[in-house]
Amino acid sequence: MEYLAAIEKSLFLLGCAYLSWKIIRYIWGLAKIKKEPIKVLVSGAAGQIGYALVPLIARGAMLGPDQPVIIHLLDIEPAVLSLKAVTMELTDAAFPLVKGIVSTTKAAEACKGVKIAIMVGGFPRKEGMERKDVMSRNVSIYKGQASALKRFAAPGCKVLVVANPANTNALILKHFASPSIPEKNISCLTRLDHNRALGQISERLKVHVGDVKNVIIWGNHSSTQYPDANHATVNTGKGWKPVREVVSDDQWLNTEFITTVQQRGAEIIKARKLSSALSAASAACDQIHDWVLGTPKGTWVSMGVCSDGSYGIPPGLIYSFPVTSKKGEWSIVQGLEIDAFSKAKMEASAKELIEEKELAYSCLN
Ligand SMILES: NC(=O)c1ccc[n+]([C@@H]2O[C@H](COP(=O)([O-])OP(=O)(O)OC[C@H]3O[C@@H](n4cnc5c(N)ncnc54)[C@H](O)[C@@H]3O)[C@@H](O)[C@H]2O)c1
Ligand SMILES: O=C(O)C[C@H](O)C(=O)O
Repeated sequence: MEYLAAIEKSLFLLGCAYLSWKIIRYIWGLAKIKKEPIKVLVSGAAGQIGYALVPLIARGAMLGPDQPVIIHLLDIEPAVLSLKAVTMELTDAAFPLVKGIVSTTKAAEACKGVKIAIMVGGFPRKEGMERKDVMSRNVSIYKGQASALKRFAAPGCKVLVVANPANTNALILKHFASPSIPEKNISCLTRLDHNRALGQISERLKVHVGDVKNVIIWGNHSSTQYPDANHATVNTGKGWKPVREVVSDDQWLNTEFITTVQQRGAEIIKARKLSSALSAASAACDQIHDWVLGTPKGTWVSMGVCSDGSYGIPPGLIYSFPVTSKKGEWSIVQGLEIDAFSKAKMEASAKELIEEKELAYSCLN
């Protein structure tokens, strides 16, 4: 009898456990369904970065695999047919996370209610052109789009400027979108340079790129940027070791590594006759992903953000720093030791940004 009662009790407990598991799964399912779609704007959506970026957002690479999105696509009238084609393809791809598409040539309509704005629209650098050549065309675009974001974006909208000159476009946007969009919510893309630096070190050491971390891109997204491996570490299989120690070639780290990363954009333009798109789109996803969802413990990334004077960089400039992010808020990594070599390179890039700023404002007058 006792034996039968024990079996009965076990079956009852098993039944309870099964039922609880079913209830938990049901509630989890409901919670997943309940995630509200986030409106994400891509300006310059008919261009080549736009074409690579939109499917990444639609697949959840930017905001997570369970985050529905409504994608706002903006481009200009001359690109309207290409914009229509992107819109049709986005529909045809039947992405489960895409809950709506807004496709327009009107900035006000495109910015309406957006929580994330990826500003890719602009005039790209062509072979043989210096970045300053594209300055005047782009800063006036960014002044206009700042006003549209200021008036129509959702409160707390995070803006990532990709279009070049990225730091200075972001600076102009910061000025004209203030105070509705606080400076904390505006960044420019230097994650591409960061990823390029990781890639160079991983190739050199013949390790997977995921086993290298904490490089830094200081300064401008231009050839004066300073890719810094002084604080970077590599997973050797027996723990994380300083990259400088493992590479054991200061000459390479102080010369070829830096120039390769600085010149990578120009090198790609030379090879493709077009600027980078696949890697730029992927980096834009990475930057928003880590900003919104947080950086992994013990890891920082590079982001062009408004300087608060850290490391002696003039406050107010949009300058690339090492940052960590938590709950959607980035902060500059403090207390890193900076040697004289690094300091000189960081200052040179800040000087270029000051010159760009003056040029940009003179173009607007
Ligand atoms: N920060 C980085 O790491 C990085 C990397 C690669 C490229 N870029 C820059 O990104 C930008 C886009 O590059 P791309 O290769 O996609 O160029 P692209 O010419 O293929 O696309 C740009 C798109 O912007 C559109 N556009 C122009 N003015 C606009 C406006 N006022 N509003 C909305 N859209 C507008 C164009 O019609 C075009 O469709 C360029 O400025 C390029 O230099 C930056
Ligand atoms: O330098 C450019 O104009 C291209 C782009 O910014 C890149 O880094 O690939």
